[in-house]
Amino acid sequence: MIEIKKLTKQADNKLILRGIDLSITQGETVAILGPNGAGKSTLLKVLATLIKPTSGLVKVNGLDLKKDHIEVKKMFGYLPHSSLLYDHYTPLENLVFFGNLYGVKDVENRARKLVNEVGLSFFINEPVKNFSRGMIQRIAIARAIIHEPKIMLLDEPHTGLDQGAITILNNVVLSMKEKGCTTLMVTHDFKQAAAICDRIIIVKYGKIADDFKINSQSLSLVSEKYQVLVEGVS
Ligand SMILES: Nc1ncnc2c1ncn2[C@@H]1O[C@H](COP(=O)(O)OP(=O)(O)OP(=O)(O)O)[C@@H](O)[C@H]1O
Repeated sequence: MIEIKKLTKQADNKLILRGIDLSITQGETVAILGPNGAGKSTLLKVLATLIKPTSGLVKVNGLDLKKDHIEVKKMFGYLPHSSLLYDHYTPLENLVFFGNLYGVKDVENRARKLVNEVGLSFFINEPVKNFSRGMIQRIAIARAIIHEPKIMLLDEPHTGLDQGAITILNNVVLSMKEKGCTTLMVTHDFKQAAAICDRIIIVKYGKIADDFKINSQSLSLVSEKYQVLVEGVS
């Protein structure tokens, strides 16, 4: 599904990604862990076609990210740190707006369904500017999947969410997985990574330091590996 070979990214004379080799199969839910500044968000931004790689190859469903970036972009649903929502628009207006950009059919119904799925039906006609950080994050998640992407790129999606919203987000990821969606999720939240992901990648100094499969019982394994690799504890 996603093939990354010898990927590098340089900015301001700084080598942020130093040769990433990674292969991800369809339907995998992959957590990307690593210390601050390791290059995790940069990796997601390259995949989301927001920034260009310096060198290397990225193929998505057989398409070349460089040559076919318009087609590739449609396959991704990207949730960045900022919500990308329009403050003065309601959830419904925001989702309809973004859905139309992607040519989503029956967009209003799809938008209403998603607002319901993220538990904000009661606020569907309130401007987003009145929302709390967690409420905005819920709508931002709905925005990222309005066009039913094949791959979700989520940058610290659990940040600022209360327990109920975490459950909603995890259910969204798991139900997208059931439909065959692949997810790459940058996170500092080991607990949520262990709860919903089936593979962990640890990025350190712009390289992959570890890559292993997990299940829902693996929280202690994830913490141990991270401590040894990133914090030097053994
Ligand atoms: N456009 C840029 N120009 C120069 N340096 C950059 C640029 N973008 C990112 N960097 C630097 O590259 C490094 C990696 O940044 P990135 O945001 O990918 O890290 P991260 O692993 O996501 O960190 P965090 O966990 O803190 O979010 C950081 O040192 C950052 O300052």
